[in-house]
Amino acid sequence: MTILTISQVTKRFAGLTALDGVSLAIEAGERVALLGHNGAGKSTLMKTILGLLAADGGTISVDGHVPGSQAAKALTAYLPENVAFHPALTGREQIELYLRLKGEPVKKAAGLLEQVGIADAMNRRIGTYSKGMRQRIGLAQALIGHPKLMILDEPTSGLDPVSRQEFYSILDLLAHDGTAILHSSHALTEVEARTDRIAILSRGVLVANDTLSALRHSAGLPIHIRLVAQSGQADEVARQLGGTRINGKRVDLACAPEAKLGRLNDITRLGSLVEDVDLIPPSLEDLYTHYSRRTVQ
Ligand SMILES: Nc1ncnc2c1ncn2[C@@H]1O[C@H](COP(=O)(O)OP(=O)(O)OP(=O)(O)O)[C@@H](O)[C@H]1O
Repeated sequence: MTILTISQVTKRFAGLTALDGVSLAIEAGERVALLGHNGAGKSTLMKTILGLLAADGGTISVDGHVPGSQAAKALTAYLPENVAFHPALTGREQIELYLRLKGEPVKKAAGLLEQVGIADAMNRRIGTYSKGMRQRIGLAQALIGHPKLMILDEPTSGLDPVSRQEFYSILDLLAHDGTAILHSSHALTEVEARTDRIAILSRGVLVANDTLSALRHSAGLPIHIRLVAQSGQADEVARQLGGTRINGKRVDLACAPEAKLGRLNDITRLGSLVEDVDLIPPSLEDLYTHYSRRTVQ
């Protein structure tokens, strides 16, 4: 079931086209990462989905509702990049406040704080929290009312690696329960493993929107092959395969995706001259660079 449908959305700011005919749909339970350089239009797209900005063209539907409508707001949760809370309130008081605002029972606060791993500190003032702890309060706030759509603007920036993993685990559970998730990020490596689909904005244009493997396939970027040669044989291996000797043992090759099996065959024919082989597909960073360059502007 499609939760979010964005069709041909355009947004202009005084002569600057921040979004240029962007179309994107997200299904229930799908985790989509929104990538793009600074100023690519990620926050603008998110604010338009939330109804905080009005689009100049195109349409957006949040489970059949117009962005900013009461119905759309009730279905949508948002975690902005910089969450500001009242420093004098405890974590528990802050979440109780949000629960009251959303018309939910305040007794849910402890469970939510437990869910985001901050139960131990819930009776401490937010002013004493670290950035990661504040971010968890932000996530607890976003979890109120089982949203069908969750929008997160760079949710893991400033979090340590363990907190990031925990953060993504909570998102995984949400997605498992059917929430559609759109989150922006500059942290390509972590996004690679924790999302179902990658959308790349470049100067307001959506230049890619697919699974990582489909993006790899259509980009056709070279695969790197890293060989470990038998002692003293690196030059011979490099000569026979036309690769580059990196040091006394290592030889590197690159090949087009469709030539991969043929190259593996060539390597196997060298028998014991080769001790080990690793295939390295293009990383999300390589793909990001490739697709970001394909801007039409
Ligand atoms: N209220 C505004 N008035 C004028 N220009 C704006 C406004 N909001 C955003 N812009 C411009 O629109 C473009 C897109 O900005 P946006 O904040 O959406 O980028 P972003 O992809 O979220 O960037 P970042 O990664 O730095 O957060 C930028 O050129 C920005 O300067």
